[in-house]
Amino acid sequence: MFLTSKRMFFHSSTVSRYVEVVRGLACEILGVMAKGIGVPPSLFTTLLTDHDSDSLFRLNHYPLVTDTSSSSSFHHGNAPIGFGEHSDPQILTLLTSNGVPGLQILLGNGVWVPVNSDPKAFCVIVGDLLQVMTNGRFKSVRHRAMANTSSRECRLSMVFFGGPPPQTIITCPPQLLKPNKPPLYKPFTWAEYKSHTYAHRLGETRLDHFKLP
Ligand SMILES: O=C(O)CCC(=O)C(=O)O
Ligand SMILES: [Fe+2]
Repeated sequence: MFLTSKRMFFHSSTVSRYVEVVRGLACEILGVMAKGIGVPPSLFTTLLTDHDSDSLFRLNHYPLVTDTSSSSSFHHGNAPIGFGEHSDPQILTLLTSNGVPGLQILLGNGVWVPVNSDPKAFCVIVGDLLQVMTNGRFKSVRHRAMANTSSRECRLSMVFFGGPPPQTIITCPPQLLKPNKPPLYKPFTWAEYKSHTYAHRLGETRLDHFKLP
C-alpha cells in the first residue's frame, strides 16, 4: 500500500492487514537488533506480538503551507514546523511517507538532518522504551517534521509505533548489565510511562524522569 495524496481512501481491512505486515517487519528488525547485542530476540518481539500489545498506527497529513509568516505557525529559524521535536515513547517506530520531504532527525552534535523521503522505504526509529531495555545501547532519536512549504502536493506519513502491553515492566535484562555498566533507569510499566508522557509537553526529554542517579 503506497500513499498518494490524490487517493486518500483507506479501507479498514487494508489498514489492519498493513499494520500486521508492518508489525512483522518491526519484529524482524527487533530480532536482528537483539541478536546484535546478544539477547534473545523474543525479549522484544513478544511485546509486539502479544495480544495486548499497545501498538499504534498514525496517519499524519501536512497540507501545503503557503503563509510562512512567523505569526501563523511554529518556527525554527525561517522554517515553519509541522510536527514538533520529540522522541517516540514506544519500542520501535516504522515510518513511511508519500515521498514529500519533511522528516528530520537530530544528531548528537545538535545538527538537524533531513531524512530521505523515498516512498518505498521505511524509516526505522528507536523509541524510548528500547533505549531503557538496552540500557542506552540503542538511543531513541529526536526527530521532527517540517511544514510542507515547497511541494505542490500535501505530505502524508504513515507511522507504526510498536508498543508493549500496558502492564509490561520496562527494565534492562541482566545480560546487558555489568559492574561497570549499572542500570541507567529505574523500572516502570508502559502504562506509567504513557501517563507521564501525556502529562508533559511533546518536546520534553521524558526519560530523564526515570533516570537513576
Ligand atoms: O510525519 C513525520 O515524518 C513524523 C511524524 C512523527 O514523528 C510521529 O508521528 O511521531
Ligand atoms: Fe515521532
